[in-house]
This record gives sequence, C-alpha cells and structure tokens, in this order.
Amino acid sequence: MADSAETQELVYLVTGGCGFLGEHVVRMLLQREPRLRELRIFDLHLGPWLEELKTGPVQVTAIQGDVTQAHEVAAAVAGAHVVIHTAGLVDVFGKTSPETIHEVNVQGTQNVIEACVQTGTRFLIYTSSMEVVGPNIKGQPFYRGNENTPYEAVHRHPYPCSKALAEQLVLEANGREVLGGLPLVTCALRPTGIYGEGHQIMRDFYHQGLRLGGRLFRAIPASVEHGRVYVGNVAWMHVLVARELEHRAALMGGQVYFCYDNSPYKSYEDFNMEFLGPCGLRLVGTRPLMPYWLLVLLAALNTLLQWLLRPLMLYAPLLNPYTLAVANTTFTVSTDKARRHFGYEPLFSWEESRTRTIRWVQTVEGSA
Ligand SMILES: NC(=O)c1ccc[n+]([C@@H]2O[C@H](COP(=O)([O-])OP(=O)(O)OC[C@H]3O[C@@H](n4cnc5c(N)ncnc54)[C@H](O)[C@@H]3O)[C@@H](O)[C@H]2O)c1
Ligand SMILES: C[C@@H](CO)CCC[C@@H](C)[C@H]1CC[C@H]2[C@@H]3[C@H](O)C=C4C[C@@H](O)CC[C@]4(C)[C@H]3CC[C@]12C
Repeated sequence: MADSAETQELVYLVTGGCGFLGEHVVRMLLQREPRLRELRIFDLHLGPWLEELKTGPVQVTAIQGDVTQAHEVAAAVAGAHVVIHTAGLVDVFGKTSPETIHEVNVQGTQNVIEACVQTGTRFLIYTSSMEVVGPNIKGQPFYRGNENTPYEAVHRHPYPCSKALAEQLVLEANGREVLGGLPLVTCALRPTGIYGEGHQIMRDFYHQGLRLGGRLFRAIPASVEHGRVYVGNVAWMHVLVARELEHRAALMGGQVYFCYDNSPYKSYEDFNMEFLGPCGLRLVGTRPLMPYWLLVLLAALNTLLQWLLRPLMLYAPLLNPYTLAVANTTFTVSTDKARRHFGYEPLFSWEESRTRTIRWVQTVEGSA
C-alpha cells in the first residue's frame, strides 16, 4: 500500500479496472502512488477481489458501470484528477459484433473524453494498442520499429479499427478546455502483446496443451518475431505517465508511447513456451507441422463453423483468419521514447517477469 508520508490528495479513476491489465494498474497504483486519496474502479464486471483492497489507507470505490453510458461515465469521472482508461472489448475472436466493439471502444472512449471536459478532469491516459499501427492488412512486417517508423497502418478488422479511432479521439482532445478553463492533457500508451498473471489467452493455450497430452503443435515459423511486454511493466508505465503528465504536459500531451520492456523477441508460440514449457508442455516441431495453405483453410473453416453454430452456441477458437495473419507477421518494437520523455525503465526484469508468469500458470486450474 502507499506510503502515507506524502499528502494523500489525489483521486484517480481506472476504467476497466477489473480486467487483466486493469487489475495490475489498480494494484500498482495502491503500491506506488503515495498521493492517492481515492481510487475509483469503474467496470462492467466488478471482481470479488476488490473487497480486499478496502482495508488500506486509500479509499477504494468500486463503480459498476458501462462506458457506453455517458451519464454513468460522467458520474464516475466527476471529481477525479486523473483518468486511466483501459476499458475495452479486446475481441479478435468474433465473440461480439463489430457494432458492439465500436460502441464500447470508440463511443465509450468519446464518453470518457466528454466526461473529463464537462467535469474538469485534466489528465487522461488511454490504453491504446500496437494494433493501431499493425500488422496491417497487407501483412507487412514491423521489425523493431518505434513511434516514428513509417508504416502503412491500414486495417479492416473491427478491433484494430476501433483502437485506432479511439486513440485518434484521445490525442485530438489534448488541449481542449475543461470545466474551470484549464486544458485537458491526454496521451496514449500502445502495449504490444501483454503477458503475465491473469492472461486469458495464455490460459487457453495451456488448457489446449493439456487436452493434447502435454503437447502443442507449431503452426508459426520460429523466425516470425512478435513483441510481448509483461503486464506489470505496462501497469508501471501507466502509473508513471499519470504521475508525470502534469509536470511535462508540453512534452507528453498528445503523444503516443509504445509499452516495452526487456522481454525477448520470439515467435508468439516460442515466447509462450517460456512459461508453458516449465509447466510441462512441449512444442512439437522445429518448423510448422502444417503448410500455411492448410492453416488458412482451417481458419476459414473455423469462421464458417462460428457462423453456423452462432444460433446454438458461441464457438470462438484461437485460430481464425485474423489471428493467423497477425501471428504470422513480424511485429516488434525497439524504442526509448518513454524513457526519454518521462524516465520510464521497466520495473520488472525479464527474469522476474518470466518467473512471476510461470508461477501463475502453475496455479491455473488443471495444472500438473
Ligand atoms: N491484452 C493485450 O495483449 C493488450 C495489448 C495492447 C492493448 N490492450 C488494451 O488494454 C486494455 C485492457 O485489455 P485487457 O487485455 O486487460 O482486456 P480485458 O478484457 O481483460 O479487460 C477489459 C476490461 O474492460 C471492461 N469492459 C469491457 N466493456 C466495458 C464497458 N462497456 N464498460 C465498462 N467496462 C467494460 C471489462 O469488463 C474488463 O474488465 C484494452 O483497451 C486493450 O485494447 C491489451
Ligand atoms: C496460429 C495459432 C495457432 O497456434 C496462433 C494464434 C495466436 C493468436 C491467438 C495471437 C497471436 C498474436 C496475438 C495478438 C497480439 O499479441 C496483439 C494483440 C493486441 C492487443 O491489443 C489485443 C490482443 C492481440 C490482438 C493478440 C491476440 C491474440 C493473437 C492474435
């Protein structure tokens, strides 16, 4: 919990605070933001773990709400000094409609912006995504690029489209006058593939491996690099930006920052095996066991099955045309913009990130 040495005067709001990243942001704020007086956690689905947070010196206020409802957002934002907006539908598996993804990710973000303007909140940090940049629809690689690397960021899938639109809204809102006459200061953080305690996709891969007798079968060439970043470092970057945004508004306002740490560059599958291997799984094959055209066919078949089964059940496998394309396209970042602009250094080393994630996988139900 925060050290009470400093004046506890600030009110923070974290939207999506019960999600995979949101929970880590909430816990990091309580541990490392000594100026917190109140921490508001706004989410469609509140977690039972919130109760344990209410015993500390910081007032923790759980707010069950929907970012698509402007009045609910405004009520939650009113009086907050800082808003960290992580709430969103992270759906690349066809679980929800494109309209719903847009409504939550874009309109929901617009509602957060308007709530800041109408109620006088001056600092807004938005959790964007690498997918605002790519991989693009042409499957062009983004090899150890940075925030200034030229790249044709053209998307068709509802999720990256929604993240790109929302990020644009946030950045364009920088400088708008809020209630009280002062300017709104915004910035956007772009995590690459986040991993760590609570990562649902990692859990899905683990269960898939258990179902296949402790084996996973390579489908992606080992040469395809995919950027990954530990959730604790992403949370730390959010806390640091929220702390520095006021003093460095001229430099940081309206800026985007990739989230990065010292996690190694590997293929998506090989990277996952850093955690699943020590938990008893084995990745079969030094090269993809199926030809790419067969994977494309299977991915298309999954889309057809999802459509046929929709009246009966939700069928949303990991493999679909979009996830296959993303998984097979190199996308890695190499940047120090966050360090240069607000002194970011990863809080957790690769070794610590790996150990923490392995320990978490070992607690996943069904683990050996
Ligand atoms: N997971 C990643 O690899 C990754 C990478 C880059 C960016 N991001 C971004 O980080 C953010 C959090 O992602 P995550 O992986 O923690 O996802 P998550 O699904 O675990 O968390 C999202 C949270 O938002 C909440 N939410 C969804 N719709 C809502 C609504 N209408 N109103 C209020 N709350 C709502 C959910 O209940 C959930 O708690 C998202 O904006 C996502 O785009 C995630
Ligand atoms: C071919 C499959 C059989 O092994 C492998 C499928 C892997 C995919 C499920 C994942 C590969 C890349 C992931 C995405 C990437 O890490 C970045 C993302 C951005 C973030 O904002 C949301 C999550 C995601 C889209 C992430 C989703 C899962 C992958 C597509």
